[in-house]
Amino acid sequence: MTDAPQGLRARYEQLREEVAAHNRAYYELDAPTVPDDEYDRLARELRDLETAHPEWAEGESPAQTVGGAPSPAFVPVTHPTRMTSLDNVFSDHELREWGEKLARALGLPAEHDDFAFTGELKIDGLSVNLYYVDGELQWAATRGNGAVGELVTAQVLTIAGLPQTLGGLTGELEVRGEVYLSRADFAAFNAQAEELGTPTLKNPRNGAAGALRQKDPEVTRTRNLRAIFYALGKRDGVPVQTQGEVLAWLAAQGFPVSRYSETLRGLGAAADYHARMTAQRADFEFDADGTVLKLDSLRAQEEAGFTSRAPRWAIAYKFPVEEVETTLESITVNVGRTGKLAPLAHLSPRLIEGSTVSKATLHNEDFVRDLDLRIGDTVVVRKSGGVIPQIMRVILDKRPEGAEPFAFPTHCPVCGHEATRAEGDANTYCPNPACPAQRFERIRYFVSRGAMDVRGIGEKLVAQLLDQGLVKDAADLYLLQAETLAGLERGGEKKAQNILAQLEASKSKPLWRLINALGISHVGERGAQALARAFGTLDDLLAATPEEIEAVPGMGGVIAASVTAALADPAMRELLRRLQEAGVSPQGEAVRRTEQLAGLNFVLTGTLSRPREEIKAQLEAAGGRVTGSVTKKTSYLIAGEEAGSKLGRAQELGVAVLDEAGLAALLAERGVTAE
Ligand SMILES: NC(=O)c1ccc[n+]([C@@H]2O[C@H](COP(=O)([O-])OP(=O)(O)OC[C@H]3O[C@@H](n4cnc5c(N)ncnc54)[C@H](O)[C@@H]3O)[C@@H](O)[C@H]2O)c1
Ligand SMILES: [Zn+2]
Repeated sequence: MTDAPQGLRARYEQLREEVAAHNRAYYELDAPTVPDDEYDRLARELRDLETAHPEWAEGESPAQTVGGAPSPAFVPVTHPTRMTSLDNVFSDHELREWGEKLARALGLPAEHDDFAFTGELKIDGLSVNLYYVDGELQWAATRGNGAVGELVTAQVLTIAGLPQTLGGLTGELEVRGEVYLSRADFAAFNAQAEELGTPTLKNPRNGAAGALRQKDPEVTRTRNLRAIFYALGKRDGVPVQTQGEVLAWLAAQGFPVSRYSETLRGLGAAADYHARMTAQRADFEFDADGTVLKLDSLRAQEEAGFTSRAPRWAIAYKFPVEEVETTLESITVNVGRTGKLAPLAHLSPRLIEGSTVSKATLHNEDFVRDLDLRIGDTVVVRKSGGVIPQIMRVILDKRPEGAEPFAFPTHCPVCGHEATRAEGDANTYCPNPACPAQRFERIRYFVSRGAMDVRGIGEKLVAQLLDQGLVKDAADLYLLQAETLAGLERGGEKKAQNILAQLEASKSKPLWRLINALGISHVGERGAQALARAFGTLDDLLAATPEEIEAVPGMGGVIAASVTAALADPAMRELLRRLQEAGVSPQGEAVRRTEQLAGLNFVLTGTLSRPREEIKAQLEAAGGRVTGSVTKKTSYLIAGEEAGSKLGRAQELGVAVLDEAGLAALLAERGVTAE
């Protein structure tokens, strides 16, 4: 059966929206809502429709982009050559089809199968670009959206053993690789986090991204990041003709490279390599989500070229998603920050993709009912990158006799208050604002790293304080006395003083931290930062109209509505009043104005639309430095019409060049407003 063209068009529009939403959730919010393989299927369907109907694709399609928007929290850097993504295949059959396309792209008969490939592992981390001029490292940046990445030089330099100087090289060089967290370091981090009651990492890739994108490189250092390098961008004067030689050259320069790479002849050998790696995948020291097969000859690579998002000469062959059978031992129901009743499955532990799985979220009442889960059931569980393990189905043949359907609680399992479920809402809530479980989660979130970041107040202490009636919300924390804290079990004078000092320091943290700490649904670090930048002070945020909130970049309908509702809630207002009374007085963005461009060196050249002095004054008022000549230290050359020698010099040194629109975008991103 084929769809009527009309239906196909509707499907296309729907896919576009879905894929865009998944991209945002994955790249910008770090909170994917579907497993990767499902995302890959949707993205592929969208791309296929676009190939068949190029006339439908208006503007930038989410199927054609690379990654997400670079975070405004970092200095943007333009990559001298674009960083791309990879297209995927999932079977030997698809690999063959890709090989045929490749042959055609090179003007060869489709059945040509005499290519040499390199087989590599597709390490599940995040890619970085290291930029060298005359053999000296200039900067390191994340991929970002492929064109512009985030400057993370200091963070990358915490990776042990990266060469900063390469002898005997002149000109430009870009070295590319994957930054990752080893499985062992990932497990160690989570074990410690559980102990301290601090947030755990979802998977190693998430952990690597979080560590590399720490503002404070000393925090990055504690995470023990590693890297494996596999590509060059610009490569002035590097004597290489094949990908195999690239890898050998990188190794000779002292860059860590993978020990799993091989040179392969023909697609059969490539498929065999993939099969061998699949069998070994549990033994790798890092997570890998597939193999990457690359045409070996660099000349042939150039000839094959790129699509808008990926090379035609390389393909990622994904490992199959692992599914295992295990037993459902019990179901518990937890109560979250918002009062949501969250059912959790406890499973007989099984190893999936290198980590032990013993729990799976069950989302809500309907999810449990639709699966018809019963204690003792044998269930199929899968885990795929970035998503918490999921129960896919029950094996009914193996159901123990007399197993009863799970009765979803009608009352809050913690406070006993009657639970509510609104019409059309899949979730059940405990509506009792005094519910100890909610209080616990709210306070824990308030002091957590991405919020007010009060070290020393872990899960155990929060539980103790609540149990003993010493606090009931975050504002009460600020009223705690040293004697009270010292008198607690595992207390002590020194610990108490340390906690009080941390609390004191948190009073004047940046506004976005307080906004995030309030735990408003859908508002994470980034949303909080956007709100802080837009309104400057807490009072201005509280006075904002729903329209003003919706107009903040990145807010959108659902998030804005959630912010408006949360801030209008009398209990929230009361909490904020008490926080202010306790001396919490966040640093507004306006106060931080002079830091917005701190550390950035600008040079102005050419004919600009405003007097140079005026632009200079604006940059300096926001903490930037403006100098007269372009050096390696220059962050940006702002080039107007008829820019001359400075532009040439900047290009020579690989200094980022912005036109006036680029400058305006940078200033907007950093919240620098015109006087
Ligand atoms: N679940 C979701 O909602 C969701 C949403 C968006 C993206 N995703 C997932 O994110 C991924 C897409 O992201 P992507 O654009 O980073 O593509 P990708 O991860 O599939 O492939 C490109 C990346 O692979 C990496 N890589 C690792 N080893 C490599 C090697 N040896 N050679 C070359 N590159 C290597 C590089 O970082 C490169 O940027 C997919 O796995 C997709 O499923 C999931
Ligand atoms: Zn309750």
